[in-house]
Amino acid sequence: MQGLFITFEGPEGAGKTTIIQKLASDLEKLGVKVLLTREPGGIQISEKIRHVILDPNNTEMDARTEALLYAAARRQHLVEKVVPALNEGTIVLCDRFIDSSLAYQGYARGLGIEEVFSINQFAIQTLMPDKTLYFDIEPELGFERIGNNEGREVNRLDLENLDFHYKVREGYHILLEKFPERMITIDASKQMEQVYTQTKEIVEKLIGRLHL
Ligand SMILES: Nc1ncnc2c1ncn2[C@@H]1O[C@H](COP(=O)(O)OP(=O)(O)OP(=O)(O)O)[C@@H](O)[C@H]1O
Ligand SMILES: Cc1cn([C@H]2C[C@H](O)[C@@H](COP(=O)(O)O)O2)c(=O)[nH]c1=O
Repeated sequence: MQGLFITFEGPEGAGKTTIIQKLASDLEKLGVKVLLTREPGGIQISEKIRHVILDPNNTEMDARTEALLYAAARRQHLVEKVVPALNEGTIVLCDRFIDSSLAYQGYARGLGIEEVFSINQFAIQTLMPDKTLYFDIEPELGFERIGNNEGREVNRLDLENLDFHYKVREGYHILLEKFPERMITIDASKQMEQVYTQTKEIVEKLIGRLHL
């Protein structure tokens, strides 16, 4: 049986990573076969590309180079990790995917959502997520949360100004209108427990449908 490909998106500090780590662990306890992974990264080659893209010292990186590197990391991660897991019937929970490229590089960087979608089509062929949970948050609140998390490394994208991060959020809102069937919004400004409960309910329903 084919698994389910669920992606988690949102601006910086929305809480995606925290929530999906707990979700993966709780689903595993219920006996669900789960793969928790992330973009850019998830496998050795893509983690190396991540390091290049997110290194705060790489201040000269061209926007198209950035978009192509994300797409390259995505391609390798899909082929090496995501597709084999889906073919084994695994529930794949992925921290960011193509919508990050559309919101960050396509909209906020100004390369164009359609243009960035088109280079990503080369990378992903036809493999889009079954569902995408979008964690919506005001950038200021996201950064306030990040500021409280001392262990988190500061990456090159974090260093963009607040206007850029507002554009990222606006970009996601455009994507919600473009992909209403696939994308669901979660109000990530709420308390962690509430955000978690809502996320878990949605994911359990999706898994339930798969096993009908
Ligand atoms: N609902 C919440 N309320 C308050 N704090 C939260 C909430 N969710 C997560 N946090 C805290 O906010 C910080 C950022 O969370 P997390 O790293 O999960 O966000 P993220 O969406 O993965 O961010 P990024 O994409 O920028 O890495 C963490 O310190 C986490 O404990
Ligand atoms: C996949 C992807 C990511 N980004 C940006 C978004 C974040 O600023 C970083 C990833 O860091 P995180 O702590 O793991 O969230 O990269 C992007 O701009 N485009 C993409 O396709």
